[in-house]
Amino acid sequence: QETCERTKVAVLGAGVAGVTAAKSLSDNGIDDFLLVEYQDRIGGRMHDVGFGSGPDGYPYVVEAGANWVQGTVTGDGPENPIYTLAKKNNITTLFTDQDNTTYFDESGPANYHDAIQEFQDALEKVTIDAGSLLKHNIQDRSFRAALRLQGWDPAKNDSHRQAAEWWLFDGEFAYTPGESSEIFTSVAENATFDYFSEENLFVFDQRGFATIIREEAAEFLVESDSRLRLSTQVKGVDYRKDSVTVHTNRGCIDADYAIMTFSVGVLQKGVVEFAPQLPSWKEDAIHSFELGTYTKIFMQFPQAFWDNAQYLIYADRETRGYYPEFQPLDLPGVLEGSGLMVATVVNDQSYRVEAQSFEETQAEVMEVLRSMYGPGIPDPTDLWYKRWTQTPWAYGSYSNWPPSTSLQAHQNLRANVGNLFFAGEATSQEFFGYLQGAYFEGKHVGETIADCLHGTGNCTVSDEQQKYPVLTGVTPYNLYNYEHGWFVDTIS
Ligand SMILES: Cc1cc2nc3c(=O)[nH]c(=O)nc-3n(C[C@H](O)[C@H](O)[C@H](O)COP(=O)(O)OP(=O)(O)OC[C@H]3O[C@@H](n4cnc5c(N)ncnc54)[C@H](O)[C@@H]3O)c2cc1C
Repeated sequence: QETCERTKVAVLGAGVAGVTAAKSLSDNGIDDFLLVEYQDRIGGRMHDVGFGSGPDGYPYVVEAGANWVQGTVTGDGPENPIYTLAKKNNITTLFTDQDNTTYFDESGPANYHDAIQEFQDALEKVTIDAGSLLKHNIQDRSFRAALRLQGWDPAKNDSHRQAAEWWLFDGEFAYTPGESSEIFTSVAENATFDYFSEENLFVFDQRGFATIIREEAAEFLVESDSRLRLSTQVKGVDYRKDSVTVHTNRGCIDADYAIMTFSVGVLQKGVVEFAPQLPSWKEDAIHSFELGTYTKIFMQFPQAFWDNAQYLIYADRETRGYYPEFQPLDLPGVLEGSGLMVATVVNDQSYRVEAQSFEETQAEVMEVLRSMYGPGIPDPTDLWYKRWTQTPWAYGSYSNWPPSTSLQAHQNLRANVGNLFFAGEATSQEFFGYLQGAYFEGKHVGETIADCLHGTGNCTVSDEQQKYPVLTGVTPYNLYNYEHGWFVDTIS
């Protein structure tokens, strides 16, 4: 019989949710915890990396993972906690201006601004319709169906409209409208961009965006803190009513509670063996939500050859989503003189691109860029991207709700099993996919467990999170409440 190390709370994963959970334990007087992390760093899907070479010979720091503060604050209104942390750490950002865009197709510069406007109008109408479905307890449907109902139904070969749709939808949610929920995509959009603000801030800080979470960790961890267990892989979790045992490649941990923050992709791949097997309502929930992929292809060119625009959007005649978005980083006031540019693909194109070599991808990207800027532009001196679909600690980028799901189905993703709790961007009802989702969920679960540890009485029973072993398809409007993880009033 193996002797396990003892702690009160095992926090599994040191991304935004895990670090925030541990910090809220610490803030609430619980210092006996272990923070267990697969990688040799904290931050998770906040992932700054060195790329290319700068004037002093050192690489630039670029963001392979989260890159924007999405939603800031309006007036004296509620402030996005990620924005609060970005301000606290003086993170360098560029105000994203989607109007500062140049449009292209296979024959060079093109004008499809009308298509963009048309799609924006349709989006607005869908959001209103979604609110009405939710309030009247009506079955969810696909975002595609909702768009058609509002008169947006571009032909497959209408590459301009397809590009407009890709840019404003797939480029944000990493799935097509057909693969996304009308109600909950609208909720995510509303929560982040109406409740906080429409502002997006693009981070290009040379300390890396994850500075914000490293600094959060530094507030409760001392240097070389023995409670932080980097390079430690969780292989199994045994859960019970009153305790949890975590099995890692470096031994086991007995804890009163554990907080699981791994991505939905990691949970779906069966990397962690649960004992007993997870109940079917939990298994169903894990497999019912999707993890989208957003792939950023970083390139360094000998010099900038592009328009001084924040975005260059390309409409491919044949394939929707084929290298549709380019973001120059070498712009006045940004990484000037760097020659850096990012191309983005998502979803099916991510799987395709991530499965091929950098050389193959470079040949494809350059063919597109030459159709935009002519044959004379140079090849990049460097090209790199992170293969999110193949990354064993993530298996994708951020989560998405498929059509015809319900708040109850999602509540099952959040709900605890015995003393094993779940938190992360995907468990957030309103801010799933975003950093603030991971933050809110981590903070909430840390506070809940601190309460349990301080409390008298049988906390695991009295504080058990709601779950729905039987799903009826629609969640009554009155259940959109705090107990169901509906923290802020985002339905107007
Ligand atoms: C390419 C990309 C672009 C994005 N863009 C944005 C953006 O612009 N704005 C925004 O708000 N959000 C963005 N996101 C989403 C945002 O990054 C996530 O929502 C957030 O970082 C998730 O935090 P988390 O703590 O829930 O999960 P994670 O960051 O995944 O944390 C989980 C941790 O668990 C660890 N782990 C996994 N498996 C194991 C194991 N077996 N054993 C031990 N540890 C394990 C992981 O290494 C990781 O550190 C983006 C994400 C990606 C990938």
